[in-house]
Amino acid sequence: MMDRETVISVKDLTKKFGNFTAVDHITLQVRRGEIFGFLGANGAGKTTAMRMLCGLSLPTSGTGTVAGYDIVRQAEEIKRHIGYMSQKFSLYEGLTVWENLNLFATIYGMSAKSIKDKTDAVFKTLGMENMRDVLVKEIPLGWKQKLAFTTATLHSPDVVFLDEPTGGVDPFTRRKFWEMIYRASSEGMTVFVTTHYLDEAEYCNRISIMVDGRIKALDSPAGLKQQYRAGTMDEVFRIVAKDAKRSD
Ligand SMILES: Nc1ncnc2c1ncn2[C@@H]1O[C@H](COP(=O)(O)OP(=O)(O)OP(=O)(O)O)[C@@H](O)[C@H]1O
Repeated sequence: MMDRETVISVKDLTKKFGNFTAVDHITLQVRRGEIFGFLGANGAGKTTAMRMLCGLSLPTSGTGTVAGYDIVRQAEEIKRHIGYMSQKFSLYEGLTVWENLNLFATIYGMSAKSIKDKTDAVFKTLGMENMRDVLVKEIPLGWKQKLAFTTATLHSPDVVFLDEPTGGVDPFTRRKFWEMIYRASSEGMTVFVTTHYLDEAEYCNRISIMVDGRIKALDSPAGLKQQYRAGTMDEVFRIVAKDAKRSD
C-alpha cells in the first residue's frame, strides 16, 4: 500500500513504439515536497516517461499513481492535479505578462478573487511588478522561464513536471530559477525535473539516471558520488551512461 506522502509511484512502467521499447520497466517513488532529478542521455526515454506520468500517454504495460490517481484509468484527474512546463513553454508571446497569468488561472478554473490574490503575490515575490503590462515577447528568456514556472504552478498542483526548464540561460539565471523550485518544494509541492545541466543535478534531493530506457542509477547526489567513487555528478553521469547505445 502506498503511504500518503508518496506522490509519484510507478512500477515496471513500459512504453513501446512498435518493436522499439522507449521506456523499459522503470520503477520509482517520489515523496511529497521532494525535488527529483530525472536524468539521462538524449533519447534515453525521459520525455516519454514523463508524458506517461502526466497522463498524456498510456503505458504499454506497468502500473502507477500520480497524486493518488491511476495513470491508466484516471489520466484526466492527473492532469488537473499537476503542473507541466516544457522547454518550449506554452506562454503567449503576443500577450502581456499579466494577460498570460490571467489566462492560465482562468483555464485552471480559479475565481477572480483568487486570481488577483495569487498574481499580486507572484508579482511581488518575483519582483516583476513593473513588467505586468509588458508583452511576453519583449522580456528576457530567464524571465520567461520564471513566468512559465509560475503559470504551471498557479493552481498549487501536487506535482510540477519540468522538462529542461532552464535550457539556454546562464548559470546565474539558472540559480535564480532554482530558488523558485526550492520555494515551491518547501511549500510541499513535488518537483520532477529533467535537465542536461549536471550542476543542477546537485540541487536535487534525489536523482535517477536513465540509459536506453532503463533506470540505471537512483540515489541522492551524495549517495551516487559515493557509490561510483566520483567527485562530481558529471563524473557519475559519464560512468553510468558510458555504455549507452542510443545517445547521439
Ligand atoms: N512517438 C514516437 N514514435 C516512435 N519513437 C518514439 C516516439 N517518441 C519517442 N520515440 C523514441 O523513443 C526514444 C526516447 O525518446 P524520448 O524523447 O523519450 O527521449 P529523451 O530521454 O526525452 O531524450 P531528449 O533528451 O533528447 O529529449 C527515442 O529513441 C525516440 O526516437
